[in-house]
Amino acid sequence: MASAVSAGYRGVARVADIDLAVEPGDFLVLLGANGSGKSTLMRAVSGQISLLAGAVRIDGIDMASTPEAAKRSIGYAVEPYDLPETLTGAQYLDLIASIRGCSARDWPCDELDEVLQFRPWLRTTISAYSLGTRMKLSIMGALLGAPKLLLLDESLNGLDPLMLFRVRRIFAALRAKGHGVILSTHMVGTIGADCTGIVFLEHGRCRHRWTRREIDAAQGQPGGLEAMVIAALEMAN
Ligand SMILES: Nc1ncnc2c1ncn2[C@@H]1O[C@H](COP(=O)(O)OP(=O)(O)OP(=O)(O)O)[C@@H](O)[C@H]1O
Repeated sequence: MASAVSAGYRGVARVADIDLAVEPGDFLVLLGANGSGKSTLMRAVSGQISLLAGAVRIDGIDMASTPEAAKRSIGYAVEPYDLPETLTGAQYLDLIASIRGCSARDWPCDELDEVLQFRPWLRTTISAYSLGTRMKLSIMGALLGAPKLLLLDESLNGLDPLMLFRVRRIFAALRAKGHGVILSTHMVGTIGADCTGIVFLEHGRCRHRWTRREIDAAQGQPGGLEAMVIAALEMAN
């Protein structure tokens, strides 16, 4: 879906020569330190910034030539502090729904605001939200209209264990129906044992990638997935 992508700001590349493949049902993780280019790559894949090189195709549709059509298949959970501070949660969901052309409650599971214990916050301005509350809203917005590809930019780091479990269960149900998920994170602990690939970014380049087979093999080893990733990070430093 992303081939040899380079992207950045004001003509300066901040990610370069990145390939990403997401098949139906995949859960791809972009792992990297702060400033490694995860958000920039997410913005490039979602068509928010233009590519300096390469191509992005979403569900077979080319982002550069037909961005409107390509974006219809994407649900983008923005970074929590990129949410519009002056809107309430309800207004934000209305805004996303109007862009998507769906209802503000058109989630892939019933009563998502109740499931995520978000209802008390619907009428409150986003500026007053905690990190976890912002993440819930960001995820709820991304899930509107059940898009084929979910892009989650650091969207799980601030959720408490129960909410994290519930969100992961929703993603698993979507993946079982053929939706794809890309999660960016700088926290190895949020990766999740059910991911199907990991791309490790360093200074805007792909430093290493792990396949589904390697991830599955690591689960049976002492320390599991986390030990495998940490060993690679140690080698990189
Ligand atoms: N809007 C912008 N204009 C110019 N440079 C930017 C902009 N956003 C990010 N950058 C630069 O691009 C590089 C990659 O930043 P990016 O936000 O993509 O990294 P990240 O891996 O998402 O970091 P973090 O984990 O801290 O969110 C950094 O050098 C950053 O300073």
